[in-house]
Amino acid sequence: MIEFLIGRLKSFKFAFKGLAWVFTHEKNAQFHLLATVVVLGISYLLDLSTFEWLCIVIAIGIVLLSELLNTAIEKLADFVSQEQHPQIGIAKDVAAGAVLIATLTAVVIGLVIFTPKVLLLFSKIVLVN
Ligand SMILES: Nc1ncnc2c1ncn2[C@@H]1O[C@H](COP(=O)(O)OP(=O)(O)OP(=O)(O)O)[C@@H](O)[C@H]1O
Repeated sequence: MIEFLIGRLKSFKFAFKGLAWVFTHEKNAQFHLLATVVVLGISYLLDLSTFEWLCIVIAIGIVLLSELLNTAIEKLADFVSQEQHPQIGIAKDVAAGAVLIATLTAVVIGLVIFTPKVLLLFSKIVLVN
């Protein structure tokens, strides 16, 4: 049992090491992390419902997940072949496509949740003035 727990702790350590590496080395991941902080801040200010919070957390999760998997595939591809190869190109393009799909999904979720709230906020500001 103790050995199992130590094994799990080590896995967490490696996972955090991977996260720390990606967010200190990869510009795209840093951008997505910044976007995550901004979206969480806006969500807090706009006082979202539980369901809206869940949608935002899932949207953020799929973007960060796809970014991490994309980076892992890029690193493996670069290790397998430094040469130009059509199959490496396809693997990298497909991985980048996954990030694009995740990002577009998150943008749609963000627009659906934030647009009515922002419009309401503006209309209140206009009415007050
Ligand atoms: N070894 C290769 N063989 C064939 N095509 C490649 C190869 N490496 C990269 N490419 C092509 O160039 C594109 C960009 O690859 P690259 O590894 O520079 O990704 P990137 O998105 O610019 O990564 P980064 O996260 O470092 O900015 C790939 O999507 C692929 O189309």
